[in-house]
Amino acid sequence: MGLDKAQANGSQSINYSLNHTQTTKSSPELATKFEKPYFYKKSEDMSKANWTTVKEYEDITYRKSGGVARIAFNRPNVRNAFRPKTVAELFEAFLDAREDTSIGVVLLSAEGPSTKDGVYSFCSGGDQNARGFQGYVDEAGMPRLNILEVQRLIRFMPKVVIAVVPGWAVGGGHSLHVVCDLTLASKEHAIFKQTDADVTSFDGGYGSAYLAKMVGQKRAREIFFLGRNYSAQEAFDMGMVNTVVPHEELEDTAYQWAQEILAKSPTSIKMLKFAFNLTDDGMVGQQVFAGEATRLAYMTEEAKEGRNAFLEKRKPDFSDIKWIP
Ligand SMILES: CC(C)(COP(=O)(O)OP(=O)(O)OC[C@H]1O[C@@H](n2cnc3c(N)ncnc32)[C@H](O)[C@@H]1OP(=O)(O)O)[C@@H](O)C(=O)NCCC(=O)NCCSC(=O)c1cc(O)c2ccccc2c1O
Repeated sequence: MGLDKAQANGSQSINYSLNHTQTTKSSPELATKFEKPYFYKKSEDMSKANWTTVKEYEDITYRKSGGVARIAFNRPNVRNAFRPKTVAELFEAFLDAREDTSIGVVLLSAEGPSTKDGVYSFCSGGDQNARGFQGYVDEAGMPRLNILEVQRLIRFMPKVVIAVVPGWAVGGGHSLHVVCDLTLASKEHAIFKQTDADVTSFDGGYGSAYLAKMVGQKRAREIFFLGRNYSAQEAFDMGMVNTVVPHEELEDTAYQWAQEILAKSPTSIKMLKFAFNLTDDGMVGQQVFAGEATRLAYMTEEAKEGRNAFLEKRKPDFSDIKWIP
């Protein structure tokens, strides 16, 4: 959306172009072709969600409202265990949320309770019925462990992902809440538990090593080695939950947290997320952070001059650019 249109309909727009006062040395043609700034339409202020279904899925629900995407597990009768179909649907929805420039926050939540026994769950990890000899077997018979790709999508997307935990968060479901940026938990029903060591599984990445950064080595080892149940309050006390919320208020609270985040500078939020990730993600963390720094550098006058000089087959002239200390 261009500025004129954004102003005309009253919405706020942010111009990411830097250094407007400097003049560019580029030809008018190049300026027209390349120098249109990218406008990010900020979400409208909405204190209550007004969800619109994005797409109907079998194993998840996917909705959007006011700059927030809500992706929710929808297999409550098996404690929201994920099978390969669930993971494929999650991946598609997260990808859509990542690409949608009107979305700044994603809620990973769950439908429920179970119609069998009324129990609430966030996710109980990999569906043990779908587990074959080499992984979780999809409809084509291929064994897969693709939930790790969903974890990476959550980790590296330039948006805040909030785990909204209404009940059991177990095994690979526990790992998912760990990899999310924030976790909100139901006071009455959330239970955190790691069963990996009961079912010969081991999430050796974010689910364990990153958890240890959060709760400390001794606690993380206890969680995995003993596989006990922890209440929302205990998880909060350990540092792996941001807030404990009365069950009835959980979804509204998550939406309000999302709206608070959406009122912040998108660039700051994105750079902060990648900065928090950087030290734990090694060279990939550096790559992701540096990629965004490169985007910011592309918005400067000197970047325009470098590009234009190449396209105009001349030497770049950086003489006007200050060596700012
Ligand atoms: C989650 C529970 C602790 C809940 O206990 P509760 O007593 O409340 O409920 P039930 O046990 O009676 O369950 C009700 C109903 O749901 C079915 N169910 C629950 N969980 C699963 C599941 N994960 N898979 C399939 N089905 C499930 C259960 O069978 C009941 O069905 P009925 O027909 O009898 O009504 C408890 O349910 C529990 O412990 N669940 C299993 C948790 C678990 O071990 N998950 C797998 C961990 S490993 C994992 O998730 C994982 C996946 C990956 O893809 C990885 C990839 C790469 C690395 C690591 C990975 C990884 O660790």
